[in-house]
Amino acid sequence: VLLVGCKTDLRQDQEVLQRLKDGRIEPVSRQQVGAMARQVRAVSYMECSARYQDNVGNIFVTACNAAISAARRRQRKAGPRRVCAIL
Ligand SMILES: Nc1nc2c(ncn2[C@@H]2O[C@H](COP(=O)(O)OP(=O)(O)OP(=O)(O)O)[C@@H](O)[C@H]2O)c(=O)[nH]1
Repeated sequence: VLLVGCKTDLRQDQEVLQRLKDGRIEPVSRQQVGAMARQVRAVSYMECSARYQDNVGNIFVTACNAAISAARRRQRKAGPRRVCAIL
């Protein structure tokens, strides 16, 4: 699992921040994110803003690397593959 926080541009959006404040809500904190990441056993937590194309590419690269590493670990656990040898 790769935990991704979206719409990070809204952290700086005064209108949104005011609306949250009015509702006595705060943006998700690093601490909350850390707890959630541990709970879902995420390999990492990353944030992005699709609107501003901020960090989106990195997230795809990290997700692909994590998937490849997991597949390799599974393969190693399963042991060497039995294949036919053509003599
Ligand atoms: N501020 C901000 N708004 C975003 C961002 N990404 C998406 N939105 C807005 O969020 C709304 C939903 O965006 P979508 O791309 O339709 O989200 P989705 O969940 O993929 O929706 P579906 O395609 O219907 O599954 C739209 O109003 C977007 O403009 C972002 O990074 N920042």
